[in-house]
Amino acid sequence: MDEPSATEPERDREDAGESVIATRGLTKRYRGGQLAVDGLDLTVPAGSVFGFLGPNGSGKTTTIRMLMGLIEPTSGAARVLGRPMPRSSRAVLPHVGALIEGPALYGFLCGRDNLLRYDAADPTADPRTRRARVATALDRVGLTAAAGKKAKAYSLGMKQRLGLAAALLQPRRLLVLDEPTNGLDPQGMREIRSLVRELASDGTTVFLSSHLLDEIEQVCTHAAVMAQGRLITQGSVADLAAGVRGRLVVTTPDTGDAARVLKEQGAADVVVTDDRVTAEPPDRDLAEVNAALVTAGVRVRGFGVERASLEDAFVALTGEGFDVAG
Ligand SMILES: Nc1ncnc2c1ncn2[C@@H]1O[C@H](COP(=O)(O)OP(=O)(O)OP(=O)(O)O)[C@@H](O)[C@H]1O
Repeated sequence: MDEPSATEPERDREDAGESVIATRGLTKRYRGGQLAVDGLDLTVPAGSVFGFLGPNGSGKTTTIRMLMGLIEPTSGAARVLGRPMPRSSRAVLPHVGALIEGPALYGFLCGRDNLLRYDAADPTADPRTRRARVATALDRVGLTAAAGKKAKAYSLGMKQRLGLAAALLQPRRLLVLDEPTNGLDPQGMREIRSLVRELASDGTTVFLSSHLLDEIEQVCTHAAVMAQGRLITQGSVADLAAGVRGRLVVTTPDTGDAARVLKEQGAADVVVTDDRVTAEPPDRDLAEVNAALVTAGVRVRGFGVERASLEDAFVALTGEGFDVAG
């Protein structure tokens, strides 16, 4: 039976800039007893590029599978595009493009034929406009020139782009990408990231998981950080990093003296690398710290506080390094 269409109030709530994804107490315990996701309250604003960050095994894929209605939560609730999942899967999923655990492709077919097949499997897709739709999607991901090549001859990056093209055959309000750059070389990563930015600039909300902090900083407007199935923090990337003090950085040829003076001035965690001395800034006027360096004869070439990174925020929140080992 068909799902009833979205009621107007629900649509209005989402269109008025409320969340595209919202979960409350979302929890998944697998049959073996593993608590993979534990009481997750996630809010993804409309129009954001939302990074879902966490080390391997922190529960990202399990969350995405619940959001897409692929598995049932043990408890709690998830709403996608303002509607409950998995109950409203049939109404919601046509508006969502997803790339989860690598695209399913036929290696013996060329890129174009893979997309034609994919489009033909969509009962809502008009067969008369199929070729044009496929050509547009190939163009969008930069695969027009390689469209006639067998998919098994594609690089991993090209396969990911073909998967994205499949997700883009229809206009989407939300794109969900699970580790879209996993296994790619730096060039492939750059291509996928710039594609994500481009898609987001059209107003599509993008939800992407990653275990790479710098990737999230480069492409995302918002982020949530997971560890061991629990949400540690979420918010705009700028706010997450702003909540943490940056490091004091002194550039000088006299690193030994500079390190000593900084310690005397109350700076903690003093680290020397090449011609840079970095430290946690002391609780005093930094002009005094600079003056003390100069008085001690340290030739200061640069002095300032570097903006905190998401990694600093993660370490400050968890007291641990961001361990990406699986
Ligand atoms: N089908 C399953 N049955 C039992 N346990 C599972 C199942 N799938 C995942 N898990 C466990 O749940 C936890 C979270 O896994 P999940 O795959 O969601 O994490 P992840 O953050 O996506 O990590 P990765 O990036 O490695 O996929 C892990 O401890 C994992 O071993």
